[in-house]
Amino acid sequence: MQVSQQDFEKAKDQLKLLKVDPGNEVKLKLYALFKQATQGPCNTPKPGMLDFVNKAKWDAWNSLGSLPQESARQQYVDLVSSLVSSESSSHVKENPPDSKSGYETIEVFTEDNITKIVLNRPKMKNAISVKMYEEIMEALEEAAKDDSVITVLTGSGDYYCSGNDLNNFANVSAGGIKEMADNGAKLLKNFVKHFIDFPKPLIAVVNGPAVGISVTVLGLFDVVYSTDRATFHTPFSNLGQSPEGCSSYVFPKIMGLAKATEMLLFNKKLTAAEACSVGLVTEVFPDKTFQKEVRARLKAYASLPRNSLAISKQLLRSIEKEKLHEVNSQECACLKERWLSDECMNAVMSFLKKKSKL
Ligand SMILES: CCCCCCCCCCC/C=C/C(=O)SCCNC(=O)CCNC(=O)[C@H](O)C(C)(C)COP(=O)(O)OP(=O)(O)OC[C@H]1O[C@@H](n2cnc3c(N)ncnc32)[C@H](O)[C@@H]1OP(=O)(O)O
Repeated sequence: MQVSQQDFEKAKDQLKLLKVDPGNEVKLKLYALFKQATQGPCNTPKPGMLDFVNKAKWDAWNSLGSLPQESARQQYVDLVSSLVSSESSSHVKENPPDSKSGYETIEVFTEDNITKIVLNRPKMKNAISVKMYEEIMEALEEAAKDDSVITVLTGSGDYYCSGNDLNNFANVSAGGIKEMADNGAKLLKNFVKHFIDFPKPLIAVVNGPAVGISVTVLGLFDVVYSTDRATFHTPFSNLGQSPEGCSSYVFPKIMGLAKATEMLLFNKKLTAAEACSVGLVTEVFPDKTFQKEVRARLKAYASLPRNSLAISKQLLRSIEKEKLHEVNSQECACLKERWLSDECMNAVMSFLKKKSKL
């Protein structure tokens, strides 16, 4: 049976209502099918090498060859329909109704004087999208003001966090790559500022592997508990980037210059035991008993007097604050330049290309 124009228009509208980002690969496929359905085979000039987003789109459309418009329409409608049904069946798991404040990418609970912020994009290994950066900042602001005594950050699923969502670099704004780099640097500076200034004890419960910015900001936490299954990886050079999260200052202070260099320049991935021995992690627990043992610790800490803890944290941290803000500014300025470099663009393009099998 032929798909009608009405079905096609309906699929277009349904797509706009999806709450979960279907990922780069699917978005490229949808783009290609839409173009093929509405304009026929790709006949526009191929974009330049550095215009990697438009080039990926062009490649996707071009790969459909001479697929008839009617078949493209049918495939577009089928793909949207499968996305809609998979979202409605996974919706309960991804965003349960008792989630505190209707966040999309995180969940926030307060119980027993503990505010727990859970990174909640398990299918993407909790990669931090722009939306997630914004929601984490909002949740930290709320946690700073609420009645809780301590705040906890953890991940859902098998990963703690896979760092910056590299798709953040795929959506180049109308202002182009330079504007994206400016906006990215502002976002990053503000994100890290929230950790530097957080007024209550902040505890990371590292439930699995951690990558990139989720590792660097650990130096700004007060306590870091980790499962023995976790690893700690900051592959900045592999990505043509440079350290952030104040790690260029805090890591050498914690672990000494040589160990920091192995991590931040040479991409050395640490086991949980190694991260503990260099002082990045406070204590490691067997994966089997991790949640139970950590819960008991957190409950005990959260029963201590709130103001005393906050004041003591201030005393421990205030001497360094100004320096940390300065380091944060410098790191972001440096990254802004890195994001415009061929080294970085090629590395990100290579990751996104591998994802998109089109
Ligand atoms: C407005 C301006 C916007 C700019 C915003 C800038 C914001 C500031 C940036 C701050 C600087 C931060 C730096 C970093 O964090 S560097 C580290 C970046 N992270 C990575 O390089 C990790 C990339 N991912 C991987 O290497 C692997 O996915 C991983 C080892 C983490 C897991 O491998 P595994 O084989 O177990 O699982 P999959 O690869 O199959 O993963 C499942 C799906 O999730 C996708 N995924 C995972 N991590 C990321 C990521 N970081 N970015 C994008 N996508 C990610 C993965 O591709 C799979 O997707 P598909 O199922 O669609 O294939």
